[in-house]
Amino acid sequence: MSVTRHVHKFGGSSLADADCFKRVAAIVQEHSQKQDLIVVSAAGKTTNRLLNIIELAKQADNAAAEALAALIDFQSKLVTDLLSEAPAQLILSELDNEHRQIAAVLEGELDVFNGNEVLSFGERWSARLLAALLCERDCQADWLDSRQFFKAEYATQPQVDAEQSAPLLAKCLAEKAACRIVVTGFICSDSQQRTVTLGRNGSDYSATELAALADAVSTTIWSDVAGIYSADPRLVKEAFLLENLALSEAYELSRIGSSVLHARTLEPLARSRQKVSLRCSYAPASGQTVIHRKAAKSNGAKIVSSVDDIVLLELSFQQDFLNNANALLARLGEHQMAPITRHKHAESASLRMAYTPERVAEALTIIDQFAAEFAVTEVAKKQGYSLLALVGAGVSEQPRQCYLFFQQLAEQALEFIHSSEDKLSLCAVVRRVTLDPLLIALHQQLFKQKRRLGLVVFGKGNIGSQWLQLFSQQQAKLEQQHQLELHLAGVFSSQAGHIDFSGVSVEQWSEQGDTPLIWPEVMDKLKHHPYDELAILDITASESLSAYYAEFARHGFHLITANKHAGASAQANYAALQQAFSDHSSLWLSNATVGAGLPVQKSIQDLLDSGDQIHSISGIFSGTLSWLFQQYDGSVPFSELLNDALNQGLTEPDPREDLSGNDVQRKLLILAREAGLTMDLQDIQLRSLVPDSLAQLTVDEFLDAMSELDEPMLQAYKDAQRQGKVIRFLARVDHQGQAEVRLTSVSEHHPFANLKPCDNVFAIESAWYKQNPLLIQGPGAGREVTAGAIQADLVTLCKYVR
Ligand SMILES: NC(=O)C1=CN([C@@H]2O[C@H](COP(=O)(O)OP(=O)(O)OC[C@H]3O[C@@H](n4cnc5c(N)ncnc54)[C@H](O)[C@@H]3O)[C@@H](O)[C@H]2O)C=CC1
Ligand SMILES: N[C@@H](CC=O)C(=O)O
Repeated sequence: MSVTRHVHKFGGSSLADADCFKRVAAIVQEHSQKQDLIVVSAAGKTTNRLLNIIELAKQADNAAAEALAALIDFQSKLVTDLLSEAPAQLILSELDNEHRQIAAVLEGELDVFNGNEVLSFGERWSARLLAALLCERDCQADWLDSRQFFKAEYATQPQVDAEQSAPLLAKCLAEKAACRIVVTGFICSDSQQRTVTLGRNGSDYSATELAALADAVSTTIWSDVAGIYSADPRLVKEAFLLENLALSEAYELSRIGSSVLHARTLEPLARSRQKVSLRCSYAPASGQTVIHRKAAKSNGAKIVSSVDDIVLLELSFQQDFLNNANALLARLGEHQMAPITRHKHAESASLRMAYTPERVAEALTIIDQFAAEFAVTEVAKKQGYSLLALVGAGVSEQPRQCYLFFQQLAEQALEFIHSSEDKLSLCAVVRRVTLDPLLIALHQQLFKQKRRLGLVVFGKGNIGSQWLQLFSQQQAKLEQQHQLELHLAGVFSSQAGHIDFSGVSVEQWSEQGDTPLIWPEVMDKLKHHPYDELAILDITASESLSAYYAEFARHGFHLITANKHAGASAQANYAALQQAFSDHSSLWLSNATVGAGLPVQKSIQDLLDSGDQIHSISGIFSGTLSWLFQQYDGSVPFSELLNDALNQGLTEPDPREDLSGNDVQRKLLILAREAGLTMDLQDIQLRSLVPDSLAQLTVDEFLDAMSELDEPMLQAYKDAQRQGKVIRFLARVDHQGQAEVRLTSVSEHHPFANLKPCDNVFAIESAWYKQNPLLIQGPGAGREVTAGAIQADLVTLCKYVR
């Protein structure tokens, strides 16, 4: 059986002292599961101290031995502060041996490999101590030296050889007990079993690489910050935490020199299923940023970033400027030395490239190597520049954001502005300035504006018109609560409607602007909407409209639907739609499809999320049929009651959808899928109340002929009455997918027998609600409650969009 693992990584600052270790142990206990992998760095400044010791060892005096003794004291104190007598003694005696071992290495000939061997103790001490501390807290744990499986050859930035490392890791994990395993970060071994460190920013990289090798579903990097902010919160106090960021955007942020995350850390994500979360170990409740692999929405800037110190390399070319400049840029890219941003000046045949000071020397070496091939005649290095950037998918296509960016830079000594080819960033290089005021002003300009959500409504019948009224009453409150602008951007009936992006209110909306509904034209307009986000509200019963959902998802639109067709469509289509909305970070909300406003889907989801197991779901799922059978006592013809239900807006547009059980069958399928079952409509047995003679008629013909229902209904009623029972239209599905929908007689005392007319009742039997099922009961159809359910979905969407 495969194991679902998560990786958690704690850096040195999270393990700086005994209190930090205790905090980390508590996080591991609360936030990880058995068999998760916990990657650790060396505690506090241990790596720097070991590097210093290695340097001191090159001198003849006693300084290295003294520094080493002090470090061993620090580690011993951690052990005695954290562990009880017996386990502490065990580790202290190991530390004693290691002290002698390191001293012996330092006295010998020091090369890069035995230097690395010395460095590796930092991570090994942390891993061993944290595993022991977890065991003391009754959280079974073991530790693992990553040199046993991480294979990499020595280089400035060693790359883990995944092909060699994966089977070694599998073997190591198979040999361990099923418990949390604390793994050393940062260290590997080469083909000769010598120690190699993963170099600059290697610790976070070792965590995501480990997750890729172990096929873990997530990596959480715990550090001293809660995640990625809209700007550096030390410089911009209004900066806010981004809860989600697409991998492409995170990668762009690291590429342009942000220190919050390194490109290397993200590299394993492209070849694994993990998502990465950044969280604060000092304040786990302060939020997090999740970096996911879904397509980024082209909403423009999410982050204002800056690099204080930038060096410009200015290259002149002898001939064929554009081709040579492009070829050289491509070559630099192949060597992972592409500039942060650049500017080609065709008239002067010069190429200007921006680098951080640490990378300039390496870039120059490569440029030197290819100078002759690409006819580079001159290379000038110019210091004293800064970089300001906006990062976010589609930023260079957002006129307002571009305008604000240019406006802020108007007063600066601007060298050049460049938009990355993939439109993920807009970078400006300016003569070096104090960046803080610029950043603050730009951040304020960009993000003070409220986000704008456009709403396009399909279906203004019974429920749609009620919702429009409700929306009009609630709009101001909703905007105020969620700090958003809501715009009614389109209203359509089955034949006609129009789109208007100018901000017309519900009251001002007029059918005068309506034109026939032509889908390609509507879709084309919607694709070019001016809002931050767009939501479609499907308040129809149209199957053909539901066929456009995949396209809505593809364009990143959100969807709120009362229409049940897609939720009850073929399993493959349903799963593909779920995936499409998830891939485009869009919400598909369908609270109104079952039980109108009753919180049925939410309750099922909450039970499952909390660890319950659902055994069955049953009840009365049709407001129309509930109303009909609660009222029906044989005194009034059944068809007369049906007519009343129709006039009250309880029934489906075609009441046979209710009577046939089709509508209930769809609702049962939607709930079964919510509960995790994979099934289709035809898996649900259905006994229709509509005789064949009425099934083929048009709606109007049916309404004229529905008295045909009267006799069989009276018969069913009397049969039940003779046994002291009543008739109810019930639905039921169990955890094995056995499902049926039909008219049944139940005892007069059964909970389903005594409802208020129109009430739905949902009985959920589960591992926790076994003897006494969880009952959700209340009006399950009708204009107000259904419009309210759609509004509740809009509130959920507003929270998300905000
Ligand atoms: N009536 C109720 O209590 C509840 C209804 N629902 C669902 O709400 C939906 C709407 O129900 P009602 O408002 O009662 O129906 P309705 O028939 O009164 O209204 C639906 C409207 O949608 C329009 N329409 C059809 N195809 C369209 C298209 N392609 N584009 C634009 N408009 C289109 C129709 O012309 C009609 O005006 C249905 O799917 C129903 O199952 C859900 C829960 C409760
Ligand atoms: N006709 C349906 C309306 C809601 O889906 C019902 O009565 O339940």
